[in-house]
Amino acid sequence: MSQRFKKLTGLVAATFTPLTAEGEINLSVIAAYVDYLIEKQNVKSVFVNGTTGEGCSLTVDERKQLAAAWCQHGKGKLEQVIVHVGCMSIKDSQELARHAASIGADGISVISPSYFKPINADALRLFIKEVSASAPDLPMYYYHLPGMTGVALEAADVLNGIEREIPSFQGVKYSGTDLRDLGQCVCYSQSRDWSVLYGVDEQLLGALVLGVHGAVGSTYNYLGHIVNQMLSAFNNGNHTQTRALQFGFMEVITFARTLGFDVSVNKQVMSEVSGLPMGPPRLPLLPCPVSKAQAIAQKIHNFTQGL
Ligand SMILES: CC(=O)N[C@H](C=O)[C@@H](O)[C@H](O)[C@H](O)CO
Ligand SMILES: CC(=O)C(=O)O
Repeated sequence: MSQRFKKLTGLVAATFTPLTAEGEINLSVIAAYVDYLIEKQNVKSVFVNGTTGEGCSLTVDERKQLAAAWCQHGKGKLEQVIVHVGCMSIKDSQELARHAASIGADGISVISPSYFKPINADALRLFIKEVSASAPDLPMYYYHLPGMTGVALEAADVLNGIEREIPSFQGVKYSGTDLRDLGQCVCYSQSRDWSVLYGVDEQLLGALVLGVHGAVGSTYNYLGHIVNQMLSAFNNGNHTQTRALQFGFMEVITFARTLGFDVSVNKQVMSEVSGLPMGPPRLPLLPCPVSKAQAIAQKIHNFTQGL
């Protein structure tokens, strides 16, 4: 049992990256963003520079500046700042891992490289190990997102025996839909006291039943307060209320998907709902028409007001 690290639980917002109209990172928004998550969403941990944050479209230097801003403004307010350090080049990932340690981040996470893909779980474990070695005192979470990376390895295979190679390994952010593989990850993590965090927001309930310890997702930026209610209902054994909240949430996402819900649309929805200026996405993502985001924001409003 590892007591060395603070366990990562509850809702974790996968943050958007605010950009100016000219497409430069806009650090001036981060302080208000921290307060918004805490005060309006009751969300106390963040996952920075991941998919939602367009991490792979940012330069290493931009990623460092964003991670530092989140740590600086989150200090004494946020429970945990997890920095995603996944890159195509292991050297860049190692540099970001070292940087995360130097700024006082609470943990790091890596996604599998996806251009040259690891041929098996051993290769991916080796990659994660070499990144972890650059920040051995930070908890490392494997970020499993086969839908984006095209790396079809089972997460449970990646986890198997990883503690023998990576002493700082602490769990997985599971953003796939395979509940059997997810269940195997939860089962394996139990005796090791790791955290399994689920990353497909619209089906979180299925993962909760399997025993995940929390969730990382984009929608917790603006629907965290509702999903926190769902977690409470779940923990109180109120299945009827838990399902009603999950169904309502699913309806919002289903509607958003009919309009083409991607990171670009999602980012504009965040601007509409929170009032914080997230700005445009970065190419190759295209800006989302405001009317589309407003329609989704209206749907969210109807859902939350109807509760
Ligand atoms: C691929 C992707 O970005 N997944 C996000 C995090 O893992 C989720 O939070 C989704 O945005 C969310 O579940 C909506 O589909
Ligand atoms: C959603 C998520 O977890 C990410 O953006 O990385």
